[in-house]
Amino acid sequence: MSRFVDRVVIHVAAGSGGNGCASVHREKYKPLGGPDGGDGGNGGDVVLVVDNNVHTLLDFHFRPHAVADSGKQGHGANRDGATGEDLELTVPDGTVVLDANGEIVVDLVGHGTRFIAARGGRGGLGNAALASKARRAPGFALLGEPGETRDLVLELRSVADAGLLGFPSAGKSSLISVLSSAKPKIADYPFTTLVPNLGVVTAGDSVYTIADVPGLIPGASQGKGLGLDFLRHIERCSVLVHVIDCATYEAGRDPLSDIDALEQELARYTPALGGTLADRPRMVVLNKLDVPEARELAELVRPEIEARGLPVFEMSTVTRAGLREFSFALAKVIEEDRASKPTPEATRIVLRPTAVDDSGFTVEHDPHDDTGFVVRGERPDRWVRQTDFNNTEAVGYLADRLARLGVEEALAKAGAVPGCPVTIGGVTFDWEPSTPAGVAVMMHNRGSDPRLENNARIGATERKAAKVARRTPFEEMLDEDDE
Ligand SMILES: Nc1nc2c(ncn2[C@@H]2O[C@H](COP(=O)(O)OP(=O)(O)OP(=O)(O)O)[C@@H](O)[C@H]2O)c(=O)[nH]1
Ligand SMILES: [Mg+2]
Repeated sequence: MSRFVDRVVIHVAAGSGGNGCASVHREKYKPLGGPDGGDGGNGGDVVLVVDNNVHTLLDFHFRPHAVADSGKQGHGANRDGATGEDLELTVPDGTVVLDANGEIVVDLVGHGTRFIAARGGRGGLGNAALASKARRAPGFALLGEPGETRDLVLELRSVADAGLLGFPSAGKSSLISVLSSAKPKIADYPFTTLVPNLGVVTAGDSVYTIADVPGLIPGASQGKGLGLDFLRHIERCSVLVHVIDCATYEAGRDPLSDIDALEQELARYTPALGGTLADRPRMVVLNKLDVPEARELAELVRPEIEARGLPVFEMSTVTRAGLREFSFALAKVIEEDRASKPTPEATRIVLRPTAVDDSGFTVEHDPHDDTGFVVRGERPDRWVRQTDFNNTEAVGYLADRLARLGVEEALAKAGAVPGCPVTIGGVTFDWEPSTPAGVAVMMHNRGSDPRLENNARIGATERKAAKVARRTPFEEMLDEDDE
């Protein structure tokens, strides 16, 4: 038996960004060629893509770990590192993505719909990109950021217009097999169908899909039989069809009590996609009417079912009597439902919602340390991740960035004193303010090379003239790039 897997837990890890490169251009007779370290490449994303040719989540069951390529590091001579390739994972239409807490992250419907499950880390800037007028020869580069990692649950909720419900052996699979070209397993023992079957039905100009789910028995909501798990496959159905076995010899079963029992189980099911199953239009198929006793029973109960407002269809999947009438009636209800809903977009491109505003930060007292402070914010966190703490220049650059954002000022206002521990992005520093609080932050000449500025005995005007004369394309570039 082919295995059908409709719920898996996957672990996705996007690629990390490559580190930027710190390098100085070398050329004969040009000892100070300027910084030429390239940027690191961005890490690849892990992307889920809906593919109509994929029908189960089985692959993920065997390979639950998905890791995208990392970006390569930058090199000298302004060569940027290669970008890590995105990893595309194909999923069936109707895959619902949930986070580790069971909250729905996104519902993937429509061939080609894409969802970035984990975003690749950004590559670090090389020292060429970090150069500015005030910092002409940075002796450091930024680190690439780690890629996102997430645990996600994928659940398949089949996309079908109509769902067939009924007791085991009522003839649901038989019905789908005569309505469509689907060839499900049919047998006279209960729970023949263990996994939902989908079929495509053509009735006149109308084309719709129909899902046959495992048999439902009283107590399914408490886990009896196959339980209610598979009902997720009818959550999207706009019509629910009760398939009733009128030829059963089982004690205590008759069409009316069967309908009641099925309705009771449906009422106990809470669709994860929201809404309820109660408001879906219902139809009743009285099946196996080729059996004479079944026909008599059907005649008997038909008025009562109709009195409940349910349309009744008499059927025999063996002789195919009643088949055409039912398939056209079902088409009519489905078409009406489609007309009442906004036309679904064929392909929706779903992207992960990004943070609305990443510019802010907060300063709080450290709950674990009376004298300490914690700074939280998207940008400060990122800057810390990008910093190579073995490089004092890189640490100085971080301090400048934080000061410019106003972190120093905010710390001073919050009562931080020099030397107190400050935690940002999981790293704790001894706070050494580089500026007195409240004073506008000036750019520091970090990363400047003393030889570039050895101009002590030259006056300002001479210096300017000399500079214009010496102007190289490299410096022009820096001027444009100035922060
Ligand atoms: N006489 C008669 N037998 C039928 C008819 N439809 C189905 N059957 C028989 O009923 C039995 C069960 O049919 P299935 O289609 O497997 O029933 P099911 O509802 O899918 O059953 P589960 O998958 O176990 O829930 C089979 O032996 C079929 O041949 C019918 O119209 N007339
Ligand atoms: Mg079946």
